[in-house]
Amino acid sequence: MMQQYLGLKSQHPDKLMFYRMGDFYELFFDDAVKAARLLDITLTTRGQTAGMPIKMAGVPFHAAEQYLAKLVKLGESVAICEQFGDPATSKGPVERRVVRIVTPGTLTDAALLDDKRDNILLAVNAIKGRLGLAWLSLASGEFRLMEAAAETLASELERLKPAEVLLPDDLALELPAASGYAVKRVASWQFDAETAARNLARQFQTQNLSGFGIEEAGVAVGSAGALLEYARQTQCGALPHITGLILEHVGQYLTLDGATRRNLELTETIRGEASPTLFSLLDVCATSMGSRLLRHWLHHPLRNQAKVARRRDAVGALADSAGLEGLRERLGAIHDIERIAARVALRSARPRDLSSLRDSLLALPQLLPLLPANALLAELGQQLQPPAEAVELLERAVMDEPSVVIRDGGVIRAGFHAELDELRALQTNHGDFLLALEASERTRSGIPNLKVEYNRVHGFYIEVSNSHGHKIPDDYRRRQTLKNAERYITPELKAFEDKALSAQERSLALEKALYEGLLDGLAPFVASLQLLAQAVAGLDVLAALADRALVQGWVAPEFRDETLLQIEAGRHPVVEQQLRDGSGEAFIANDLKFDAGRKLLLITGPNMGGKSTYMRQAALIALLAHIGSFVPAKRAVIGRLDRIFTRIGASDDLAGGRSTFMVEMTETANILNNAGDHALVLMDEVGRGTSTFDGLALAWAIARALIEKNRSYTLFATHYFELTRLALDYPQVANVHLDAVEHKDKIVFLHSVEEGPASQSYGLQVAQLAGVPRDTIRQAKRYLTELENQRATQGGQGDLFSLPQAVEPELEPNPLVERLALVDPDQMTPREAHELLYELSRLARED
Ligand SMILES: Nc1ncnc2c1ncn2[C@@H]1O[C@H](COP(=O)(O)OP(=O)(O)OP(=O)(O)O)[C@@H](O)[C@H]1O
Repeated sequence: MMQQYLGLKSQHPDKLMFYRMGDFYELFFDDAVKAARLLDITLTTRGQTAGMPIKMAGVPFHAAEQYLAKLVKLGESVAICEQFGDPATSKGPVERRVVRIVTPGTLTDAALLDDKRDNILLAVNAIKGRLGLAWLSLASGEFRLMEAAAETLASELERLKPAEVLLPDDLALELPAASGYAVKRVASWQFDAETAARNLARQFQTQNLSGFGIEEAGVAVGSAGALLEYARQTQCGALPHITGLILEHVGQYLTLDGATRRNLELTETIRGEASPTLFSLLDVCATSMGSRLLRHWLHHPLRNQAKVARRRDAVGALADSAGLEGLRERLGAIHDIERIAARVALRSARPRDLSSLRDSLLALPQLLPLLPANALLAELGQQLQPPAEAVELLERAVMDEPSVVIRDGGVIRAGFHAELDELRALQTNHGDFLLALEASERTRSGIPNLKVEYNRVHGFYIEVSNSHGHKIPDDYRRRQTLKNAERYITPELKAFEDKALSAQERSLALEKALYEGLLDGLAPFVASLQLLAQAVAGLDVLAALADRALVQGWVAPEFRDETLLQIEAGRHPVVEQQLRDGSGEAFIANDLKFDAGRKLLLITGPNMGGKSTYMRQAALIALLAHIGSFVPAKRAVIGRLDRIFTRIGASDDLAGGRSTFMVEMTETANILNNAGDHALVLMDEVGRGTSTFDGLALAWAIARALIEKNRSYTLFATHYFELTRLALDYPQVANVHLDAVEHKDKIVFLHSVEEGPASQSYGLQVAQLAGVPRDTIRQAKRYLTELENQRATQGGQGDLFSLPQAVEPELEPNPLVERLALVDPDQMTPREAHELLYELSRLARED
């Protein structure tokens, strides 16, 4: 057995091997040690090799999925080795084979996958500065490729969020650290473009790849070939649901770099949580297919205004239609057709997958009458026709509620196959036979309470209580002794038992064969099921966006092919929702206006005033418009836009070994090098990560570069008041500010954006609000006054470090003064005044 194990293991040295032995999957040697550590299971030993005990750890096969899920999450791959044939009858060890390999990027089991997220396997190669990317979602069959400049790798990884990345083993490529994907190296010849093209054409059953328009993308084709081969190996078989390849172009989507995706908190908060994000706000999709597509749309806003306008119009039509609620409810009855179709193709579909598929296909026609008149909806409606033959087959073949696994039977519907019906009848008609036998045996033996029964362990038997033991006929053979009774079998009953048991065995085998046949019968429909699933997902997302538009009070954006970005009364969708759920405070809506003559807005105002919120809402509104959604504003006119860049917030990249300031400057460099005049750029307090003068100097120069060279739509928030003078030098620069007012001892933020620079920064008040101790605030106030005096006398900015010693303020407040401040002499009795005098005198002595 160990020899067999070692032979199989040698073909999968880099994976953990789950080796089926009876009811367990066992792991041996180093695999056992590793699995025991990762899964927190017991490490034992079994037998010896070369005098050393063999380490072993195991998991029960019926619970294997949860352990597999844990391992793939940790980036491990597992080869699953099953036994074939019957251990009882085979000579030597029973035959075993690796039936599939589970890797983080090639999951297809419902139990291992996240419903609301595509699981992506990505292959990357780089030749002469060109990146060739190919990626596949094995659970849906979607296969895409793209070529890009080598520098974009980090942002592509952020966009695609792969679970696993394949690289040629000789490629020296720096992948960003700690990004949550497993990296696999495969032989570099597998990335050879010519071999890849041949293999891909064979997969798609085409002469060559010319129909896919990918001649130019040689590097990416190589990656696609390596990826397909790897996926095929993991499934140990064909991948019939992968029928084509789509080429993506860099220019197709609004470009968002990695930092921007993170900063805008599209699908994850900066802290890595799932909510509150734009996705968590929008995702009221009724199906998991819809949720996955929505996530995809958020990361792939389209540049093409005509295309997004089509989506927007469909959202509008749905929002105006009376049937929206009904439509969303009916969509909720549709299961994950996309993933079920893939499992049908991979022959791993379970009985409940097929009943869900049938129920979903039957529910589809009910959607059609609820679709309002609209070009895109009509197109989607056309695609919602379920393949009649597949529906008919599923209805005929699968029980209403089949059992979970085919092994247990109870899946194929009565009437589908005559022989199965007969075999089942043999098992279920026991009742009549047993009653008749019981009656005849009672008469024959004269035992009135004799019983004929069946149980799973002992089979059929005749039970006679001990008091009648002397009456049993000669042909009774003892089967089992109980306390007060004996159980017997007769030749007649034995013959019946053999027939019934073999009928059960035969019917289970037949049912399994019929199920395989059913999967064969459905295979030709996989491609049309995939198309249909895409249409359902599209419809679901549009309906969810329509719901959001209504519930949140959003408007349809207008598109113009001009240099223009105008938002009337815009809101930040996520902050608004949070205020609503939290304090109940209203969000203050604000306008934004950019055009060819007004391209950079300098935003000043107090901390906590709402600068970041205002900037982010501009980006989110632009992005929502480009996925086809309505937007949180009274009116939004969106001109030509090709990229969104953000430089927001301080974040250390400790894993990547970069300090806060280094991250800030790297992101800034990226913007200055790549932003053009149709980019939207958000710059939040650049320069604050270094010393005051360095920071100010940098901020000044960066702002000027953005005005003169990049000429992007720029929102530039700063605390360097000096920058507001840029508006005097450049007509395309405008100052706007957020304000606060001091009310009694408090500060109230107005959150409304006004033209002109801010008058005051309120930094100390905000610090006080945050709970900085009073004496520290008092000390800061004294410094501030001194600095302002210095500036007034010397001109320019004061020097914090050249303040004379004399201004060093007292560290502790004077207790005498503090006590006196609390006294109201008019309210005191002579006696209280007298007591106070004693108290003060005591305080003075203590001091
Ligand atoms: N328009 C608004 N209406 C209502 N509340 C708002 C608005 N804008 C911001 N806020 C509230 O003010 C808080 C602070 O906003 P924000 O982070 O944008 O301030 P900031 O000016 O960027 O501050 P800092 O300079 O300290 O980074 C937000 O969390 C939100 O609760």
